Amino acid sequence: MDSVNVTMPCAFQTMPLKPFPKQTKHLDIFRFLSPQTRIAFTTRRCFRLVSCLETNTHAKILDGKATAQQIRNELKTKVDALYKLYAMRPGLAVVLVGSRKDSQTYVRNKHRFAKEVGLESFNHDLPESVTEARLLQVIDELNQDPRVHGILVQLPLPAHISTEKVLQRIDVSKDVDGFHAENVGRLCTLKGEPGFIPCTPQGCLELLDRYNIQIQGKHAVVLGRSNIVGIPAAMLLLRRNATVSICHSFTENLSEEVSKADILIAAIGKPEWISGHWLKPNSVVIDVGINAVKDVNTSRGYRLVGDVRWEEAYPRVRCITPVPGGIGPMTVAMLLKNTVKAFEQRTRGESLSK
Ligand SMILES: Nc1nc(=O)c2c([nH]1)NC[C@@H]1CN(c3ccc(C(=O)N[C@@H](CCC(=O)O)C(=O)O)cc3)C=[N+]21
Ligand SMILES: [Mg+2]
Repeated sequence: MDSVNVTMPCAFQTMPLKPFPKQTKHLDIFRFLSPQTRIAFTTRRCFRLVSCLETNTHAKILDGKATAQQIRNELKTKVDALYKLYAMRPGLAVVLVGSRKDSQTYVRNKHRFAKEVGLESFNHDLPESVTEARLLQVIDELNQDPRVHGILVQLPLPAHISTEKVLQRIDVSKDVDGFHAENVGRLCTLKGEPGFIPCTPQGCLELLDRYNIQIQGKHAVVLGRSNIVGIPAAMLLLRRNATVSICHSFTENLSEEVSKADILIAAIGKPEWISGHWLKPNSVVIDVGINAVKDVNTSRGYRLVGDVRWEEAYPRVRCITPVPGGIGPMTVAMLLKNTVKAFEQRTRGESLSK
């Protein structure tokens, strides 16, 4: 009977499915069903297959930690090959001003993972009291240093230093954070190649892609409008043909906006601010927030939580990133990836700087 084929959703016909194993027993049973039952069975099976293909796995937790490890393994292979070719390794310089505990932890992680991947890493620790002029001088030296392919100035900077001035001083071709105006401009110019893309939003998109989550045509809601996360995340989603809303502290009816999101990117930095029941059922939640909350039961005295209330969100959503182990490790992986990209562009003479 042809009726089964006629009513198949077209998605099923165009999907590159692996052929079913030949199970004649199974098909025989199928033959004895009424056309209506066969249609119902087939349709249901199609939808299950399609949703399985869309998510790649049945994974509900988008495992940033494991994915970042996989990316680092891929990068290591690439860096080893580049070393054979050029007898040189990509170099990452990290500039840390002051002695914020959290900044020190992040910077230590960056060096550890840079080493794991085979990058050269250069540490520049400056005292809290450093002058803006001295910091700019350090940046100028790193801009000139041929061993350095990527420069990262850990934020936030002390209040007496102009963050804007410092970030704009970094050579565009070494701006692995993607904060330089030219890289921002390239990202926001929808046609044409982007330069360096900020690491956190790039990590969000990379995670969605590695789990085969469709972005095109979906309603994406970005909570937060920072230069580091919110704005570039919205631009990246727009580039991939999502319909994008950006919400912020002045947004009225926030919960209503959140409830429209097929994909939610939460980057407000407020611990467990977003209630589970705001979320659209079966949506995809990317929780960028890494908030320390006091917890006397831990050895550190605090634990990390996201912007979303995990306990409420988890049963409601299709998939969600954990905190920790979600976007944090992906951010560092993207920093390493950008540094390798900077090296490749430099050695091939494709770099954007004059
Ligand atoms: N110029 C600049 N570029 C940045 O990319 C930048 C910055 N400044 N300043 C601070 C923020 C924050 N950030 C994180 C990166 C990794 C984790 C990370 O790996 N977190 C682990 C947990 C780490 C822990 O246990 O403390 C996780 O989420 O699993 C967190 C935060 C990069 N930032
Ligand atoms: Mg400042």
